[in-house]
Amino acid sequence: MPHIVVDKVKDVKFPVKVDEVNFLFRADDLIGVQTENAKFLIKVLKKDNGYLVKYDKITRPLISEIKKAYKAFVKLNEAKILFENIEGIKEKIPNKNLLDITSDLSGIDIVEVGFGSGRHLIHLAKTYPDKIILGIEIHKPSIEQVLKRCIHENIDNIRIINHDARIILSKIPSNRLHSIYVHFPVPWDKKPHRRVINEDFISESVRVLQKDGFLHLRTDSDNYFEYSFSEFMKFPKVDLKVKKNIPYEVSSKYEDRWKKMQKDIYDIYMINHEISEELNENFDFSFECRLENLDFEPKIYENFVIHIEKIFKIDDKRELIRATIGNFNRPEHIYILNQEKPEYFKKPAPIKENYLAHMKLKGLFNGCTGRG
Ligand SMILES: C[S@@+](CC[C@H](N)C(=O)[O-])C[C@H]1O[C@@H](n2cnc3c(N)ncnc32)[C@H](O)[C@@H]1O
Repeated sequence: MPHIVVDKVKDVKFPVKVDEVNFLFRADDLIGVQTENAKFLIKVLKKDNGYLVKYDKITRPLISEIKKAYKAFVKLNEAKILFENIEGIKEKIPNKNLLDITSDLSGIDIVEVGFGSGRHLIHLAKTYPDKIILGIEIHKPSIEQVLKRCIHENIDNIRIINHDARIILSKIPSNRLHSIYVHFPVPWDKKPHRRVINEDFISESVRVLQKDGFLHLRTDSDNYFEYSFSEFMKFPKVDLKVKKNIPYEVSSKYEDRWKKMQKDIYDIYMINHEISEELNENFDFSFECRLENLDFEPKIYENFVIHIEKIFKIDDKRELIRATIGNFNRPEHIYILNQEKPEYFKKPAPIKENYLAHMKLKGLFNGCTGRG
């Protein structure tokens, strides 16, 4: 984990701005940071030999933003770096192609889920220069590598989101996509609930694909092939094509590895013939009143969960709440800045289960009740 150790931390008054970095507040050992491209938390921990400064995993932005924050933190505290395990704090990674969960996804034509080294994503961008390709990936180093390639190779029709693909699809308008690619997904044989392909994902894929658009799954796992095939078969009106050991236009790093091991490779094409209803969901994630009487008991409802995990004090009027909310199988970690009019420091994705959890949260801990 990239971190630094500094010799001293001064008693500063927040908020304070250093270069392009805003330090918003301090909540116990967490500091709220805002840069031009990201809002996140860093942690400052007292150690024998100084202060360890590291990033918070839940709100972690790209390494370039963390580096900016570390650099500004050092300057703010007029500190000396005793140790660092990141090279050149000055390095800048261009990220104009990087979107986030709140971005408008109505212009996307093609989606690739879990692009890894990005060979196929870049192949798509070059094959379809007039289409906008969205790569969705949870592994940050892969993202940084592909963003760099986009710059070096002058590719401007790739967009990237660092998030769980199962959540992002539900943000894409209906009947929009030409195709969706899921190549060599992690089989998760011991944790099947983590698989990308599942009933919800297929249902969302059918909704976002144009009529005659397709989803292409390519896998080396017999298990994953059989499991996915049976999931696709649950849908009454999809057209499925299956192929085995047919060479593909481009071979990914994983595919090269499996071919050397002489593994079988399976393709499933799911072709959509339906026209789906348009999405009509305008979720409002605002709060009207401070949240009061919070408790740490996990609450499980039919479609979602709410678990307040920890509360960090900022000052007499404000606190930072860390919680997990949303879909039972893929809940999201969020932070809420609890104050007179609370706001999310890390917003949940705008999907139904998160919205239901948000509304329930407001109802359960409504600080306005009883104020007349
Ligand atoms: C086995 S690798 C395959 C990478 C690439 N498609 C290839 O063929 O070389 C699976 C990739 O999917 C990503 N991944 C796993 N679960 C994901 C999810 N829920 N959403 C987005 N990406 C995911 C992983 O980080 C990893 O890069």
